[in-house]
Amino acid sequence: MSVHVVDHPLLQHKLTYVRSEDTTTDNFRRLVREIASMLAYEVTRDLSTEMIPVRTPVAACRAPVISGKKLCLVSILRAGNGMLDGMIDLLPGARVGHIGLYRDPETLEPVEYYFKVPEDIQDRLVIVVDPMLATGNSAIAALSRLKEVGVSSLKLVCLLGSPEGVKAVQAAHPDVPLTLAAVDERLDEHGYIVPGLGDAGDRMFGTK
Ligand SMILES: O=P(O)(O)OC[C@H]1O[C@H](OP(=O)(O)OP(=O)(O)O)[C@H](O)[C@@H]1O
Ligand SMILES: O=c1cc[nH]c(=O)[nH]1
Ligand SMILES: [Mg+2]
Repeated sequence: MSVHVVDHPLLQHKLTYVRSEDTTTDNFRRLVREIASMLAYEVTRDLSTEMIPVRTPVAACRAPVISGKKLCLVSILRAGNGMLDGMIDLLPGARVGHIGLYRDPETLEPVEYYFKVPEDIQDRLVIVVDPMLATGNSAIAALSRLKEVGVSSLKLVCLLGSPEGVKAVQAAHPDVPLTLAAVDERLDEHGYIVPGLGDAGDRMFGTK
């Protein structure tokens, strides 16, 4: 599995303010959305194109358009939804699926409470989005669930990962490329990413 950390200075600048505990809910949302657009740009870098005929006001020519499988974004609820709008800004025609997972605070195992994806998802390139890759258990469960319903082309996009989470996803899903903005130092004893940004869902929706 390939791991791509997007080290663009603009993105890293925004990520610093996402991390800061002084960042307000509205700025947190805006920054995550902006970073998600940048990650969407990177994760679609290898999409195939085909040449079509176009007539400009000056001349006829052939120019590229996206070809190949259509896209589907899948958000891991709740926090994944904070990245969806930024991804859709760049990919306005993409279909969207949702997988509801929460992490049991004792076992750190994901519990599924919702699953709704487009009927033709098997025919699409599926990009799974979740800001946090901590133990990796949630992402691994989401990717497994999508494979169970027949999806064969998958990518995973996160904001922050831990070394442990990256390793776990690589081991469980070696076929799924991972794009993220940073891999942090470690997990703490509660399974939180250090230094991380805290609880992404709570910061996104102001629930704590
Ligand atoms: O890699 P893991 O150890 O599985 O942790 C990461 C998961 O934890 C967070 O979700 P959470 O369970 O807090 O749900 P929420 O988005 O509803 O807050 C986050 O958005 C990931 O889905
Ligand atoms: O650091 C973490 C780990 C899991 N979920 C979060 O939202 N943050
Ligand atoms: Mg949470």
